Parts: sequence; structure tokens; C-alpha cells
Amino acid sequence: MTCLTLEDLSVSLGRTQVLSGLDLTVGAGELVGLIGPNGAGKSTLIRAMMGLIPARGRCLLGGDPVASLRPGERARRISYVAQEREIGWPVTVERIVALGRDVYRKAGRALSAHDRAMIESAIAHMDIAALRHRPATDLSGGERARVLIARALAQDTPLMLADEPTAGLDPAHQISLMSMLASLAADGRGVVASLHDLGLAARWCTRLVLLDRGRIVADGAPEAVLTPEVLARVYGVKAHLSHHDGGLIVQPLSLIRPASPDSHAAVAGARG
Ligand SMILES: Nc1ncnc2c1ncn2[C@@H]1O[C@H](COP(=O)(O)OP(=O)(O)OP(=O)(O)O)[C@@H](O)[C@H]1O
Repeated sequence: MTCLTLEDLSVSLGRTQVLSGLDLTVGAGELVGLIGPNGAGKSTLIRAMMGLIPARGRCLLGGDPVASLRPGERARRISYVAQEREIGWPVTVERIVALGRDVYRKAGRALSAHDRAMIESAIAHMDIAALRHRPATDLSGGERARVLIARALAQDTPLMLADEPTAGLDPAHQISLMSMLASLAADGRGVVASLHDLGLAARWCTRLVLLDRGRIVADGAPEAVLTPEVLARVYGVKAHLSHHDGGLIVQPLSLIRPASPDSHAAVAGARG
């Protein structure tokens, strides 16, 4: 089943064309890692998938144009973890996570037993039980990130879009988060996460989509996308690639040279 379809999607911000002619489908059961250098367009793409910025072409959510959905309907179908982790109000962590259930409740109605169960499950998955009564404004960056991911989890949507969800997390919480995203996908949801850590992307994602200067230059299994040639041309790095427990290990080692201007054409053959 397809969760999300992009057809010839392009986005301009100001006078700059940031995304150009993207075609992509995300299926139920996929954990798609969106990778690419700084400025490649990952956040812009996630925001366009959410219908938060105007785009040309089509972005369909289960067949419906995302821009046509009312905010409440969209929030029942996609959860979104933004790159920004600012929390403006000094409300408790528990209340922030509970906001994820607001999309299912009429204003003023009490939380149902199911709402409470989803909130508790999200709190447990993100290991924030000890923080639940703390004002969210007093938390560290990584703690705040885990609270905002828990809110998205509590939303319990068929598709989750997460913009750099592992940024600022310690290694244990990074692994625990990626494992949880993989279980969401294994349960039949679609998950798209932008990632800079190529090791995590290779280890956990079922598929990688590599963006470079607003275009998809590779799309496929981690082994097909993260080749030495692609890493050199798109990121300008030499990396050590190996296998452990049947999974790909990627460790960037050194700079080669900046990605060349003709990198789009050169790596086009890696498209899946
Ligand atoms: N409002 C804007 N007007 C013009 N250009 C913009 C605007 N917002 C973003 N951009 C440009 O769009 C490009 C893509 O930005 P985006 O944040 O999507 O990249 P990214 O891949 O998420 O980068 P990073 O890995 O650094 O977070 C960048 O070159 C950025 O400078």
C-alpha cells in the first residue's frame, strides 16, 4: 500500500528553486532515510510533503492531495517531527505528549483510556517517564527532542515524517529511536526520516533517498545508494564500508574534494 506519492514536485523559496521535479513513493512498511549534504533540500522536502509550503506538481496522501486536507484530517494521517525543537510554553512534558491525542478529541473532552494508553506507550518508548512532570522549557536539547518525538508517536498516524530526529541524541537513544522507527515500519506504517548519520541510515533504513541540490540522485537499498563513488561525488568524502551482522557499516574517514558540479549526471546511474 502506498502512503505518499510525489509527482514532479518542485519548490521555489524566494527566487531560489530548492527542489526540482521529484518523483517518489513511500509505501507502508518502509523506513525511508532521506539523506544528502547540508542545503540539499531535505527539510524543504519534508515540509512540502506535509503541505506546509507551496509546491508545484503533486503530493498525494493515500490518493488525496495533501494541500486539500483540513489540518485536523492531515494530523490524523501524518505526524511530523520538525528540525526546530523550541518549546514556547512552560507546560509539563506529559501535557506536551498528550497534545498528540488532541487530533482525535473534541475540545474540552477528557482523555479516553485509549488516549492514555497511547501517551504512556510514547513516554515509555522515548524513555522520558522521569521527566514527565518537568516543564518542557527546562529540558536539555536531546530531552526536548525525545519529548517532541513522543508527541508525534502518541499521534499514532499511518505516516510519520521526522526531520533529523537523531540530532542531539546520545548513542543509546539514537539506537533506541531508530529501532522504534523500524518497528513502526514493520507494523505497516510509512516512516520518512532525514538523517546526517550515514551509519544509522545504513543500519536501520529499508531504503535511502539521496538528495543533492534539490534533486534525487539515488534511491534504493542502503548498499545500492551508499557506494564509495556516490559518497565521493555527493559528499566529497572517502568512507570505510564494511558489513556486520548482515548490515552495512559506513564510516566517513576523510575529505576527498568538494562534490563536482556534474555530480548529478555522474551518479544518476545509482537511481533505483
Ligand atoms: N526562505 C528561503 N529562501 C531562499 N532559500 C531558502 C529558503 N529557505 C531555505 N532555503 C535554501 O534552500 C536550500 C535547502 O534548504 P533545506 O533546509 O531544505 O536543506 P537541508 O537539506 O535540510 O539542509 P541541512 O542538512 O543543512 O538541514 C538551502 O540552500 C537553503 O539555503
